[in-house]
Amino acid sequence: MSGKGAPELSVKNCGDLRVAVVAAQWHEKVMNGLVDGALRALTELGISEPTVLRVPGSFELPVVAKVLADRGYDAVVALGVVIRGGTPHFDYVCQGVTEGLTRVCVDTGVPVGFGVLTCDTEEQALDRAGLDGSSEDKGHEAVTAAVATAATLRTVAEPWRQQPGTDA
Ligand SMILES: Nc1c(NC[C@H](O)[C@H](O)[C@H](O)CO)[nH]c(=O)[nH]c1=O
Ligand SMILES: CC(=O)[C@@H](O)COP(=O)(O)O
Repeated sequence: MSGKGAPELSVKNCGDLRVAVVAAQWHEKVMNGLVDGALRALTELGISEPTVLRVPGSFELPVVAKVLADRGYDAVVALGVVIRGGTPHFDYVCQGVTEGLTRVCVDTGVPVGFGVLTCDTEEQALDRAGLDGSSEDKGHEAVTAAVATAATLRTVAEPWRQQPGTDA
């Protein structure tokens, strides 16, 4: 139990969850770090056969996430890297992918891990890619968040899966 009787957020016993990763192609070095971090998290969580798909760019992430959610996956993880250029295009790509992925998770009830970096420079992106020397591992973080949310939702769908010691 943690704080005022609330159940703990748990990622225990998640190996049977069906998880899919959809990853954009832009900015290969950063993307390789995000995908590796995501796969590392999936292995740590005992999710043995994740589905991993690629799309051209981050703007294409929502449509594949929607289809995966509709196909019955328990969680979807979207990975991308958007780096500002010389025009407002950055803003529209970021807006489109963010609003699109938000619509997917809210409309379908399937958690979508937001592993899309929106950076002003490549250096900022590399620092969040889980590479040697990176400060953060946003791919690993996105998987963990999506799987933990799926695990939480499963307790609602199947109340007998409540954490031991919590009220039903
Ligand atoms: N500039 C970046 C893009 N742009 C491409 C779009 O995501 C999309 O594929 C295109 O507009 C065709 O529909 N994508 C990224 O992932 N990262 C970028 O920095
Ligand atoms: C995020 C983008 O689409 C960006 O990389 C494109 O660069 P530009 O705005 O110079 O066309």
